[in-house]
Amino acid sequence: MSVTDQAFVTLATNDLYCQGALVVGQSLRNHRTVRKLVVLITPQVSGPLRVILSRVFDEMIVVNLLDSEDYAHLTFLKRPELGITLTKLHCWTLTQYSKCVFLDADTLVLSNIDELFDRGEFSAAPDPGWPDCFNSGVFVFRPSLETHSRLLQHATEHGSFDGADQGLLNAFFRNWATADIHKHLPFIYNLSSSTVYTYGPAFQQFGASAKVVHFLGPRKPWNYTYNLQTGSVVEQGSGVASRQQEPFLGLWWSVYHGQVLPLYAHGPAARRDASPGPAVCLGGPDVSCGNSASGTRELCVSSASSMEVLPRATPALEPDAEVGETDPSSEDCRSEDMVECPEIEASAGVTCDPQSLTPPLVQSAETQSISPENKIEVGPAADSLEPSQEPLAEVARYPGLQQALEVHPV
Ligand SMILES: O=c1ccn([C@@H]2O[C@H](COP(=O)(O)OP(=O)(O)O[C@H]3O[C@H](CO)[C@@H](O)[C@H](O)[C@H]3O)[C@@H](O)[C@H]2O)c(=O)[nH]1
Ligand SMILES: [Mn+2]
Repeated sequence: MSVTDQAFVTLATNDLYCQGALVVGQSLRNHRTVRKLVVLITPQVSGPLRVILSRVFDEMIVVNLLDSEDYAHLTFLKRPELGITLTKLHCWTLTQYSKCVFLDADTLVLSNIDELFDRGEFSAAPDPGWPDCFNSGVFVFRPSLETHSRLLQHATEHGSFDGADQGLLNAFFRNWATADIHKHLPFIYNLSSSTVYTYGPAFQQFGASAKVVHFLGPRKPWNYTYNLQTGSVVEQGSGVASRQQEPFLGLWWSVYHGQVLPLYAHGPAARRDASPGPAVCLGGPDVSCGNSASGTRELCVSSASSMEVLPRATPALEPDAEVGETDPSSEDCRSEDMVECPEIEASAGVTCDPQSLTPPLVQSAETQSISPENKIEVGPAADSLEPSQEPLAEVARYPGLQQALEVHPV
């Protein structure tokens, strides 16, 4: 029984964060949410990624801070560093929903969390760095244009003590820490993957009940390389991922590899006649190629699965160059087994060359401002997916979690 007036919401301002958003959406579907899935994107997100997002999310809404008619833009023109912050605040404009749960694009849902909709605004979990502040990677809110404009006004008048949304939201909802314990979400709804280091015994005691893991901080799951054979995750440039983080990274990658990458292999984003875009390749030595030196984005996956083999516009890099560098620790890793995220420029506001990425089919998905009319309905994406199920047994069982629990803190 679906609940149509409540939604999970995430945000991606560029193609790289879209990889995370896709995993967030897919992980919610894996655990049979009955709420709608919404992704906020900015104009920098390329056409092909919009097509892929539309296969997971019910609604994709383009928010554009650069629209001259956007009052946020007019107010904040001189505060460019708050751009991404403001983008997150736009979730309050989703007034077609009575209640929403925001999830950062660097989170991974480990079980059904629809019970979060029983909470009121503003509910969030403590930040591991300063527990009297909440972390703004997971929060329950009630869309309201009035709240939205009050938030923007607060930002204009007071700025943000950390220069980003978390500082602003903590200042705005400043009685969160004391007013109502029901608005303190348990930490298991926003488990920082790095917390494993800082309080190992607590993780050992409670880690198995984690419901949402959050890869907060500068290193995101898509910065790692995944070994298909061993299921291990390798940090680019510096060997294996920490043992404590690895199970969660492995879960992220199992969703990404098993369910998100196949979405690239079907439909318009991967049409044979499309202009060069993300291509999913299969097997052979052309692995770990996603290097964008040529200007062409390619997503090359070596896998035993039956993905469509697509022609590539430019030759892939020789595999040994990258694999050798990124995996100094495991000599027995064969390059064919390594998978990386597509190489996409990560900087906010600067993403892929739309000319090379956007196939004609999706060029009509033009950028728009934030008013409700600008919503792009992309349904029935969800309905066209396979019926929700637990497709990855290992995700359901948390295979690595046990291993993590056996690891003692350093
Ligand atoms: O270039 C970017 C950067 C961020 N985001 C979105 O904004 C979120 C927050 O950024 P993130 O890199 O996840 O920040 P964290 O490492 O999680 O850092 C903390 O600090 C941020 C700034 O206050 C908060 O937004 C986070 O919730 C908080 O966990 C992401 O998940 C995305 O949804 C983008 O779409 N593009
Ligand atoms: Mn985050």
